[in-house]
Formats: sequence, structure tokens, C-alpha cells
Amino acid sequence: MSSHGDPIPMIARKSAGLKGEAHVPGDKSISHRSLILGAMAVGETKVTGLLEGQDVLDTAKAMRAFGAEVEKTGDTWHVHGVGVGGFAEPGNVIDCGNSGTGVRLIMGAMATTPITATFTGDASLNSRPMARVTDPLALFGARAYGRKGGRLPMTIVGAADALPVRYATPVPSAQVKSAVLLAGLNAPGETVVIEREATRDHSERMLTGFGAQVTTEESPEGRVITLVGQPELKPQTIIVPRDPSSAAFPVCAALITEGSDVLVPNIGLNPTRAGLFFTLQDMGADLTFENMREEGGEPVADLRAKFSPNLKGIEVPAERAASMIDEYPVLSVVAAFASGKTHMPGVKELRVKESDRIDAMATGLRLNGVEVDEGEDWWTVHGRGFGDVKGGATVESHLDHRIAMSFMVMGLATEAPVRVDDGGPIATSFPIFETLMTGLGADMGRDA
Ligand SMILES: O=C(O)C1=C[C@@H](OP(=O)(O)O)[C@@H](O)[C@H](O)C1
Ligand SMILES: C=C(OP(=O)(O)O)C(=O)O
Repeated sequence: MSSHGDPIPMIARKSAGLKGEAHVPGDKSISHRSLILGAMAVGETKVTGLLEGQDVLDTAKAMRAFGAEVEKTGDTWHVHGVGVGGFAEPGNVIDCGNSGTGVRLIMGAMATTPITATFTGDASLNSRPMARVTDPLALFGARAYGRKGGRLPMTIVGAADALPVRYATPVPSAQVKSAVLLAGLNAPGETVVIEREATRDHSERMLTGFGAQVTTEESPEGRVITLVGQPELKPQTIIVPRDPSSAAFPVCAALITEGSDVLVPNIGLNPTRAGLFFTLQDMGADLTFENMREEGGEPVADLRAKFSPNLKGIEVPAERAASMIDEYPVLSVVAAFASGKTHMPGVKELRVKESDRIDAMATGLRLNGVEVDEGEDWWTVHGRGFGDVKGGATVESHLDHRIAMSFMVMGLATEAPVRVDDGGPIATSFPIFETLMTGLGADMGRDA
């Protein structure tokens, strides 16, 4: 089932070369953070290029429930913030839909204000672990009452007199790091997060942009991020860059579709996000970064991807995992068209996303004629080489946008079409996916 409404069965068929420019939507991580920090600033934040996917729209709705004004005029989103500690108590349950980022960051943002809020989501979100966030929030003095195993629906009682916290994250998660930093905003003194592996640093960058004092130091324990609490956040004008995680789909589709040449302009290459593109280059992909430049303090380039019939399977470095965590599903599709094995270690986190992504991809790849081995924190795709991948199966998307989009990409290059039982979840992060892909010449759409 899709998160809202009836399932949308989809089909993708072998396609002739994809050609043209792919203008992908705004970055999901940065979009959530713009709305949340905008709501915690004093005054009006203006955001353009915001991703208008369901995940982000649910965060906008949540910010209104906490008392911020959020509205769109023309191309600009306006957020009238209530200041750090200024959140009002919501009058109803906060429904974060399918979004782990939304619910975990918002829990952090409200946990040090003396209000109570109850959170829920769809069947996927309500099965994902929340203790990773509520454990550190308890150190600030917040209390959490959820279902068994720390699942949503869950009520958070915010701390009245929060204490600052020093916390080493036990899992590599930007959502956990960000929840602690956002909670630290309304605690006096210094809140410190230590992460062993670098995860995406959009919260640190944006907090600094809004005028908070944030420092990051490398130490033998890992990256030590220190935030000085109780700043007055100053409203910002934000231009959201395009999402590298969405760019991954037209890029990977071009690599495996004969005759393709696709340009994906203005993609952020923040090193904490760009791991997939370096991995594809290591596999021998004809993928180049054109017009490299800096925009808003971030490295940005236009990506050009061309059909690459001689891809080789590789060992993907485990230390690269955090910088490409959402891209493993589509990488595994490319790996099926490479020669030799692609081994992906250090990816336990894939098991607690919108679905168990190792299980969902392995099952669908096998159904379509590709051999996959898997363990708790690794998997290996046995590449069949270009021109030898059967396809022909219907795959379950498990309420997971990235699974649905990955199999739609696969079907563009398999002998027989690939079907997905429900493409509805694609709208959570990439509502224009089908229009954009068919605009490049991809033969995909709703299945009758
Ligand atoms: O902070 C973020 O914006 C995100 C962090 C990642 O999750 P984890 O923090 O669980 O790794 C990623 O999978 C998600 O799509 C977005
Ligand atoms: C894991 C993802 O999102 P979230 O955790 O925000 O649901 C994703 O978009 O791939």
C-alpha cells in the first residue's frame, strides 16, 4: 500500500538511450532542516528550491502545529519562527508520514521545551527504531512513552529545565546527531556530540548559518561537535541545492541504458553525501563532474553520465557507507549490470530504513535473475554484465521510495520489463520522478 491512498503499480521497459538534462528537486535533508531551524529562529526565513515531497510537507505541517507560520507564495516558502524554546504545545497528534528524518529531528527540536507532543507515522515509520533518539533525549531530561521496542506512536514530554549533554552516538546516524544538536539549542551551556564516522553535516552547517556557535574537531574518539546552547537564531534566506540522492537515479539509469548521455546540473558534492559518485567512477563508469564550483559554501558540479557497458564489480569501502547510505539500493542495480562481484560491507543501517533495504533489494534482484549473498551488515551482488539481466518479475516496494525507484531504473535495461507493486512512496522524496525519467526517454509509467 502507498502511504496515502491505493497502491500505484508501475512498470519499466527496456529503453533506448536516455538523453537530455535532468533537473532533480531540492535536497531532502536540507529542506527538512530549513523548515525546522526557520521555525526556531526569530523572524522570517525564506526558502527557495525546497523539496515539495510528502516527507518535507509533513515537516511543514508539524512546524505549524508547534506554532510557526509556514506558507508558500510564488516559488518561496516563508517560515515565521517562534524562537528557541518558543514552540507551542500541538493540539493534536503529529503525523510524520514516512519520514525518519522528520520525526527524529522534530523530537529533538521539542525535547527541551516543557510541552508534550505525540508522534505517529505510516506503517513503515511506526516500525522503525526511535530509542536511538529518545535515549540521548532522556539525558536532557525529556521522557518518551512509546510502543514496545521504542516504536511510534510515541509521546515525548519535553524537559522543563534541560541540562546540556555530552553524547557519543552508538550508530552512524545524522538523524541522531541532529536530534541531539537541536535539543541542545534550548539547554544552557555546551552540548557535545561525538561521532566515530562522519555523517552528513547539514545540521552543523545550517546551525552556523543561523548564527549558532558550532565547532567540529577531529579527535582520537572521532568527530567532536560542540554547540553553545540558547542562542537567538537569526532568520536566513536559503537556496536549497538539488539532491544528490535523487540525482543518483537518472545517473545510474544512464550508465546501464545503451546510448545514454544525461546531464544532471547543480548537484551538491558535499563529501558527506557524494560517496555513490566516487564508487561508480571506481567501477569504471563514464561519469564526469563538469563546471565544478562552490555555492553557498558547498562544492557543486554538473554530473554527466553516459552509457557504460564495461562496468566492473568492486569492494565498496566500508568507511564510505555513511556518505552514500541511501544510494545502496540503486548501486546494487548498477552492480547487477557490471562484470564480477560488488561487495558492500558495513551497511547494517540499511536494515532499519523505510524497509530492510538489503532484504528488499536482494529479494527483488533474485526474482529478476541476479544472484545476491547477504549477512547482517553486508551484501554481495553477483554482476551478470551488460545485456544479460533477465528481469520479468514484480517486486514489492515495502512503502520504500528508494526500492521502488531502484527497480524502475533496473527495468530500463533488463530483457523483460520489471514491475513494482506500489510506486506511491516515490512521492515522499521525488514527486517528479516519473515525469523526469520519461522526459529523458525512459519507458516507464503506471502499469494497467
Ligand atoms: O539526516 C538526514 O537528513 C538523513 C540521514 C540518514 O539517516 P540516518 O541518520 O538514519 O543514517 C538518511 O538515510 C536519511 O535519508 C536522511
Ligand atoms: C532513509 C531515508 O529517509 P528517512 O530516514 O528520512 O525516512 C531515505 O530517504 O532514504
